[in-house]
Amino acid sequence: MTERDRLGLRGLLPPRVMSFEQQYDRFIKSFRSLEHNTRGEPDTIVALAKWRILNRLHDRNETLYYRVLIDNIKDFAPIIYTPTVGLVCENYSGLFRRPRGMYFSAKDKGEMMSMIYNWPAEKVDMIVVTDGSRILGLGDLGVQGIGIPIGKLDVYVAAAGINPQKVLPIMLDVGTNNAKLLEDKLYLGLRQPRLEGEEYLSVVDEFMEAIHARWPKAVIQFEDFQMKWAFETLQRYRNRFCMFNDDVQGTAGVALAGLLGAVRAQGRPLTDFTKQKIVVVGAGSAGIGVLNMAKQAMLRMPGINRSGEGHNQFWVLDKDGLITKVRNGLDPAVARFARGFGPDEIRDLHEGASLVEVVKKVKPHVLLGLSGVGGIFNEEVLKAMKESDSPRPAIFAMSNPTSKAECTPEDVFKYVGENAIFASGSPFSNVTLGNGRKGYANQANNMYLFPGIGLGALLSGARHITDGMLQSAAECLASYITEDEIRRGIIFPSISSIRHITARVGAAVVRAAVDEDLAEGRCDVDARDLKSMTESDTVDYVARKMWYPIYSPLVNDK
Ligand SMILES: NC(=O)c1ccc[n+]([C@@H]2O[C@H](COP(=O)([O-])OP(=O)(O)OC[C@H]3O[C@@H](n4cnc5c(N)ncnc54)[C@H](O)[C@@H]3O)[C@@H](O)[C@H]2O)c1
Ligand SMILES: O=C(O)C[C@H](O)C(=O)O
Ligand SMILES: [Mg+2]
Repeated sequence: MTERDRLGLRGLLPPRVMSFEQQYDRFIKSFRSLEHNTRGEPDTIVALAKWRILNRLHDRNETLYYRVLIDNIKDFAPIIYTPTVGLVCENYSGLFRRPRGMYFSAKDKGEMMSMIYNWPAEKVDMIVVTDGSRILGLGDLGVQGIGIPIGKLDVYVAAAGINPQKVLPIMLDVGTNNAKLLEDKLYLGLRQPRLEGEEYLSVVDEFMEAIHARWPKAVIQFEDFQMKWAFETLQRYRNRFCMFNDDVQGTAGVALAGLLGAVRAQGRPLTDFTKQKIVVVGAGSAGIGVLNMAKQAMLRMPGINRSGEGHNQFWVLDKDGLITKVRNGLDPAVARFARGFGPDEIRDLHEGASLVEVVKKVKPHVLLGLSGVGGIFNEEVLKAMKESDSPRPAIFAMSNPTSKAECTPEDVFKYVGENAIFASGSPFSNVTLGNGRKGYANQANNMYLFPGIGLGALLSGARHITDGMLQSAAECLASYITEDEIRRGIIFPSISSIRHITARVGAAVVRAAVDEDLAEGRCDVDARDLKSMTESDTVDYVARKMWYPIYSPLVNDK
């Protein structure tokens, strides 16, 4: 009542004061009744109805929204994140009721340095920005891609405990090449083709300078940029700003953790990673990011010469099949992984060989999809994986959303065998196998790393994010799983532990920054304090820094 009086609210609210717990229960009850009432309706209708009820809560009560999200992350992540976020982006212009985040368009050129001050919050710690050019596996969605930064930042709040008042989702609208959107009367973005070349880069440059001018310490995550701009912007900015590209770098760390898990599942020592035969389907920003990080990890292992000369354990396919050295016009980033025809190569594979041919001849230990093509690991491909040289063949169907997953866990356990290891980018349910055993549907999604990378970078006060920091994050995730879990086919932890995982990953990133002499510290914890912390002190420190949603008194009771 004191609060109501001081805030001039007496009479403007019904007399009964509901506690946080009562409000929480009321929301969960209405969510469950929505689930009940929509039973039998088409999946997309149900998914959007669930997204709407959560989004409305987000709009009216941030504290309650994030508590509900944290406590029920396994149930709600698929709504605010993949797969439903994909559907929301596809329908964004129709679903739009109020804006969230900031929109910088090509029309704002020359204005960004001043418009950045239109953002009402004084302080911003985490920014996720997209240009909407490659939203999940759904292609160019223009301004509608803003749903992705919003969803990623929701995960930051839930998993990394970033204060929601200090996050900023950003859309860089440089036009769209999606003809359907350009004709859509409701489309909310610029109705022009995408800027290209220098024109494009000058918009992103101006945007980065504006962010840096107002919040020099903020961490900027690039998300869902098409491949050419993902790589170009990463090279351009990574030494100048505290930024990373989640699709290239976050995904790579998660995939590496999964690949190491697959080695352990075979009962082999980690050093045997260098002998794994890995087929990667998709040579885009994510696929090439994974290949680079996996190659680096192999080169650090004993027995491999530093240059990696003569050591190529990867077979990479894109939309034109197996990539070999005879392919013309290859991007240099991809060319590194093209197969040659030397004595160490499998000779009877040819340029453009099909996936099934490659799998049959290579008999890989791992088949990893980042192609954005749903169902491409079909029955024939999976049956060929049964002949893998691994006693526990691993299939990673990492494309998002669910409709773009390369295969389902049901098909994997049916066609490859019950010993297979399965992981997907979007969540699937576990599969019941014979004798009451379970086939685990692991989720291999960069959400296991990006919150810790961002939080760790922020708390370290490093001015940029190095390969060493990213590598520590990946190693931390890889070591999170126990031998017993691995034996049962569990290679990624449950998302219910995401806050715990993030505290550890964040601490690993801080420690790596300290080791590289890059940690400058932050607020009341300076470089020397960070240096003096042990590993477990660092985990405690990171965990203590996490924001947790509770109502704080607006007026102090006398
Ligand atoms: N699980 C995760 O954490 C995670 C992270 C990042 C990206 N992804 C997913 O990965 C997918 C790809 O993302 P990206 O950024 O690399 O996209 P991209 O557009 O840069 O690359 C896609 C690649 O797939 C290839 N491809 C297309 N059709 C193919 C076919 N029929 N056979 C073989 N290859 C084919 C393309 O040639 C290209 O090399 C998306 O669906 C995205 O959602 C998942
Ligand atoms: O957004 C996700 O779920 C993962 C990844 O960043 C993607 O682009 O698919
Ligand atoms: Mg992404």
